[in-house]
Amino acid sequence: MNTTRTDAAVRIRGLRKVYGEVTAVEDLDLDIAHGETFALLGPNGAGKSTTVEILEGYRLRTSGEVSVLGVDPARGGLDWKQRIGIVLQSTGETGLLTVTEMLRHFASLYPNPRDVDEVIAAVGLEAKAKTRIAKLSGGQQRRVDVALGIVGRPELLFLDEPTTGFDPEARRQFWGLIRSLKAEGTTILLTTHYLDEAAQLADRAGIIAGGRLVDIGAIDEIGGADARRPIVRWRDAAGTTHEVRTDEPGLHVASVVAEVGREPDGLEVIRPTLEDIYLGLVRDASTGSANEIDDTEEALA
Ligand SMILES: Nc1ncnc2c1ncn2[C@@H]1O[C@H](COP(=O)(O)OP(=O)(O)OP(=O)(O)O)[C@@H](O)[C@H]1O
Repeated sequence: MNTTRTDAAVRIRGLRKVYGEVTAVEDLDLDIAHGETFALLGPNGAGKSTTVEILEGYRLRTSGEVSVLGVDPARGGLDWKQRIGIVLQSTGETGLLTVTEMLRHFASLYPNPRDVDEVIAAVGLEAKAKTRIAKLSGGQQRRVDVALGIVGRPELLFLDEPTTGFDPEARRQFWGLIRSLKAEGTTILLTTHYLDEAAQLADRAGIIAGGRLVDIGAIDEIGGADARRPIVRWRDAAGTTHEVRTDEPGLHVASVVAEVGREPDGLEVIRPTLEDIYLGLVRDASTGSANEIDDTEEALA
C-alpha cells in the first residue's frame, strides 16, 4: 500500500477554497487523531461540506496542504478509498435494489467488509431488508446511507449530517452505533446541526463560520470556562428577574434564599449547553465582537 501512517488521521494546513467570488474556506488548520470522533460545526454556508468534500477527494482545493490517512485526497487511489467510509449529505441512489442487495453490492467492493445482515441490524432495518430502497421512508433511506458508509469497515468515517430525517429513537440507535464504531477504533468526522448529537458523540469539536475556524477544543471545554459558567436566575418580590453567572450556583442559591427568606420565585440554575455556547461563538464571529461576560448581578427588565 502506498500510504504512510502519520501522527494524525487528518492533517490540514492553510486550507483555502475559492468558488469564483466566494471564499468558502480560508486559512484552515486542523488535526484529527486516529480513533478520535471530531465534530465540525457551523451555520449554513460556513464551509463544512466544502472542507469535508476536499478531505473525501470529491473536491479540489484552491491551496493548502491536506493529508487523510497519510494520503493527499486529490491523489487518493482505490486502496485509499477502501479505507474510508462516506455518508454524504444526500445520495442519489436509484432505489431499484433491495436494502440487502444494495449492501451486498457495496460490500463486494471492499477487501474486508462487515457482515451485511449485521450492518442491516445495526441501522435498524431488519424488517425492511427485502424492501426496495425506493419504497423506504426518507429516514429509512438515510439509514441505508449510513449502512453503505460503514459496510466496508472504514478506518475513517465521514458523516455529513447523518441523522437528518431520523426520528428520535433512530437517532439514539444511531448514536449507539457510532459509539460501537468508535470503540473499534474508527476515526470519525461528523458534521451536524444537532448540537446535542455533537455533545453526545464527539471528543472534540471545531466551529467554523464564514470559512474560518472560530474555536476548537474538547467538547466540554470549547468556548472557554467563562461561557460555561452556570447562571442562577430568579425573580424578586417586585417581579424583576435577576441573573448571575457564578462558579458556585449552590452557594448563590443559598444566599438568595437567606435574603428572601422563602423559596425564590422562578428559581433556575442554568448550565449552558453546547448549543448555547455554539450560538454565542457564531454570533460573536458574525459581529466580530468579543464574548462579553457579565460577572455582576444584573437586573433584567
Ligand atoms: N459548487 C459551488 N459553487 C459555488 N459556490 C459554492 C459551491 N459549493 C458551495 N459554495 C459556497 O461556499 C460556501 C460554503 O458552502 P458549504 O456547502 O461548504 O457550507 P456548509 O457549511 O456545508 O453549509 P450547510 O450547513 O448549509 O450544509 C457557501 O457560501 C456556498 O454558497
